[in-house]
Amino acid sequence: MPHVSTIAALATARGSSGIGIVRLSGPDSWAIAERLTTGQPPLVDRMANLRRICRPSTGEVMDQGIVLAMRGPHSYTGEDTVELQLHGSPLLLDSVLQACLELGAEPARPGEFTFRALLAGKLSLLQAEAVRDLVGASSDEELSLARKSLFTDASQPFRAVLSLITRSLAAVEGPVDFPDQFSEDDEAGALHLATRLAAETHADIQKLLADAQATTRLRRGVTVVIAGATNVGKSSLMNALLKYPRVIVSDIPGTTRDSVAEEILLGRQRVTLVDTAGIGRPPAGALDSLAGEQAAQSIEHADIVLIVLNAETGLQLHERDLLDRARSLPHLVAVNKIDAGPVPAGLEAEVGGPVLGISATEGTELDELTHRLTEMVEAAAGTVAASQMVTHRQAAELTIADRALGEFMNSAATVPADVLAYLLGEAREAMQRLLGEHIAPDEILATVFSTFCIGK
Ligand SMILES: Nc1nc2c(c(=O)[nH]1)N(C=O)[C@@H](CNc1ccc(C(=O)N[C@@H](CCC(=O)O)C(=O)O)cc1)CN2
Ligand SMILES: Nc1nc2c(ncn2[C@@H]2O[C@H](COP(=O)(O)OP(=O)(O)OP(=O)(O)O)[C@@H](O)[C@H]2O)c(=O)[nH]1
Ligand SMILES: [Mg+2]
Repeated sequence: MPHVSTIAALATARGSSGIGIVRLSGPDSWAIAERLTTGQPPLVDRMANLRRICRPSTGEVMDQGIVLAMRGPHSYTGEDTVELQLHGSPLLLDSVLQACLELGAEPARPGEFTFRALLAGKLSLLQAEAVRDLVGASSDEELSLARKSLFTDASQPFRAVLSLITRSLAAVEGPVDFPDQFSEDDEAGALHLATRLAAETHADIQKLLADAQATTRLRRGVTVVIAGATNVGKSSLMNALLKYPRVIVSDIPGTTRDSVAEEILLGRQRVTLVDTAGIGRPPAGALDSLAGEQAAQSIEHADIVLIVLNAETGLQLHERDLLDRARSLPHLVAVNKIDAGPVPAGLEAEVGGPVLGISATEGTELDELTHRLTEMVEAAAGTVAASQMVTHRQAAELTIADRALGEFMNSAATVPADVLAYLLGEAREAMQRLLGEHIAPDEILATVFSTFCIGK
C-alpha cells in the first residue's frame, strides 16, 4: 500500500465571512485534529463537536469552533476527514491551516479532495467535472446543467456510445480471432453490422458535440460590444451599466486604447460587456489606426453590438462604416449626451432604424436601454439549449472517437479487418478516457483537476 498523505486546505473562499472552514483529509486528519484540541473530550464521529482550537506549540487558543470529523470510508473523500468550522477571518484561518501543516498535513492541490473522492469510487470522472462546473457556474442555466450531471447519471449517453463501439469492434474482431468459425458470408454480415453500428454511433456523437457547443456558449455567455466613434461616451456608458467606474473616462478623444471586458448579469443571463477604443479619430496616427482596427475586430466577436452615437454631432462619416459592419448582427443604436442637446431630427432615417436617446452621465433612459439589451441577450442565448453538459475535455475525446469511426466507415470495404479493428479500438480508447476508465491517476490529475480551485 503506497503512503497516502494527509491534505489540508481552506474549503471556503478567502476573505472575511461569517464562518470559514479548514478541511483535512487522509489517515492523519483525526490525529491532527486531536492535537489541535488537546485536553478536551475526544472527537465523536459525524457529530458537531464544539472545541477550542489551540496552537500545539504554545497552547494558545486560536479560536473556538465546531469540529466535524468523519471516519472513512463514510466521508466525501472516502478517507478520514475533519472540518474545522471557524470564525471567517482570513488571518485566523491561515494560522489554523499553518498549524495543520506543521502537524504533518500537506497543502492540498487544486481539486484534490474531489480527486480522492474519485479514487475512492465516491464519484465518477464526469461527476467530478460537474462538481467543478457547479462551483464555477455563473448563470442559472449553467448551474442546472452542472447539477443534472452531478446528481443524475450523466455518463449514460457516453456509455451508450462506448457500448455501440464495443459491439462494432466485437463484430469486426470475431472473424479475425476465430477465422475457422466464420464463413465468408458470416464475415460480410459481421462487417455490415459493424458499419451500421458505427453509423449509429456517429449520429449519437454528433448530438453530444452539439451539446458541447451549447455548453461552451453558455459558459462564455453572450458578448455585447460597445462600439462607436471616439469621445461619444462609450466608456461612460460601460461604467453606468456596470454601476461602478471601471474604465477611464475623459474629454480627450482616444482615451480608451485597449478593449476592456467585464461581466454583468442581464436578466438571468451572464453577459460579457466590452468597451472598445473609439474609431475614426480624424488626425490618425499609427496608434489610432491600430485602435480602430481593434474596434472592428471586437465587433467580429460580438453577439450583439451596442453602437453609441453623439447627439451633439449627429451621424459622422466613419460611423456609417461601423453601422454597415454591425448590420449583419443584432444591434442597438444609442444616441448619447441628450442632456446636452436633443437627438438630431432625421437621425433615425440616416441610421436606417430606431435609435434610443440616452445620457450616460445623467442616467437618462438607461433603464430602457438595459431592458432592450436584456431582451436581445435573452434572444441570443435562447437559440442554444444544451440537453446535457459536455465539457471541452469530453468534446475533445468525442472528436477523436468520431474521426476514428469516420475512417472506419470510409475504409470498411477496402481495408483488412485487423486495421479496421485498430480504428475501432482507437475510438473505444477515446471513450474510455472520456469516462475516466483505464487512465492513470496522474493523467486525470493533469487534465481534469488542474482546473479546480484549491479546497474543493
Ligand atoms: N460541511 C460540508 N458541507 C458540504 C460538503 C462537505 O464536504 N462538508 N460537501 C462536499 O463537497 C458537499 C456535500 N457532499 C457530501 C457528499 C458525501 C458526504 C459523505 O459523508 N458521504 C458518506 C456518508 C453518506 C451518508 O452518511 O449518507 C459516504 O459517501 O459514505 C459528505 C458530503 C456540500 N456540502
Ligand atoms: N454631457 C454629457 N457628457 C458625456 C456623457 N457621456 C459622456 N460624456 C463625456 O464625454 C467625454 C468622453 O467620454 P468617454 O466615456 O471617455 O468617451 P469614449 O467614447 O469612451 O471615448 P474614447 O475612449 O476616447 O473613444 C467625457 O468628458 C464624458 O464626461 C453624457 O451623457 N452627457
Ligand atoms: Mg473610452
